[in-house]
Amino acid sequence: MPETTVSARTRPMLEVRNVSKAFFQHTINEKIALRDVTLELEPGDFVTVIGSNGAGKSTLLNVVAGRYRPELGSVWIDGLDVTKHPDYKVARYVGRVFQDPMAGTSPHLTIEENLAIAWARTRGRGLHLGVSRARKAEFREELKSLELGLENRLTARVGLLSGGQRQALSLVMASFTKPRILLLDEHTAALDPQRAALITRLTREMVERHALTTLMVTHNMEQALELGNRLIMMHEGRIILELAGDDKRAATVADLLAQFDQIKGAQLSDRTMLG
Ligand SMILES: Nc1ncnc2c1ncn2[C@@H]1O[C@H](COP(=O)(O)OP(=O)(O)OP(=O)(O)O)[C@@H](O)[C@H]1O
Repeated sequence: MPETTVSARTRPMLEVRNVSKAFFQHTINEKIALRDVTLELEPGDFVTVIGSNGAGKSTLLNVVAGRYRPELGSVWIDGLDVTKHPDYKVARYVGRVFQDPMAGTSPHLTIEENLAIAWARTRGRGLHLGVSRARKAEFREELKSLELGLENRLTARVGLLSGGQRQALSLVMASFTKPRILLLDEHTAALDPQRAALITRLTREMVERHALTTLMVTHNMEQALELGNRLIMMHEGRIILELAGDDKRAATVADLLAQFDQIKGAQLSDRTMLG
């Protein structure tokens, strides 16, 4: 390939190339979770992922995070082939927020200790709970942006926070270190509507503030349309629809349901599960 062609193209931040992943392979219980999935995220892309139950959405995130190794295909983060890296190594490049607000934080440690762990993780450093004055100021600044008053509670144990506050802290922990990829795994699904709206707003602000490349799984189609610049729909291990730019901006939930029906000739039960 000529030199100019290579340099003219920006390097994707995330490349999932022809990935297939099965569970209980070659047994009677074999489940194919991903079938030849290819997806590229340019730096700053924010892709929302929707799909029916068992479509492969969480598996896709787990493959990117290095938790599952695909049988076929490869995963590249910022030009680095991480397909065979264990998850603790991939964690250096990836921030992740889970559905369970209790999953991303340590309840017995303080807010600043939790933030210190997140900071050390992305730098491949050992665990140091000691926090320098400069770092403390950085933590305070980050927490201030949440407008939840957590910046005044740096030495409070995280177990004392509400579910919404803990999820907001998880979001800060996953974002402020500016990971190459931010993975959001139904991170508002376990919250009541008011707290879910707060975390949705904070997600948008945090992603913009740190210019993060983001992949977000959600069951909430309105949220999938509201956030991000691209949307993909999965079904039975495949990406069956992709929307971007004006098409995504103009789309409604009814459009998504109609497209799902049209593409898959789906049964009513599938259609219900998509919501
Ligand atoms: N650890 C696992 N062991 C066995 N099968 C699994 C495992 N994880 C996922 N699967 C199977 O792989 C398929 C895809 O699952 P996945 O959790 O990725 O779907 P999903 O789109 O995230 O679904 P949901 O919306 O219900 O969370 C399903 O058939 C599921 O049962």
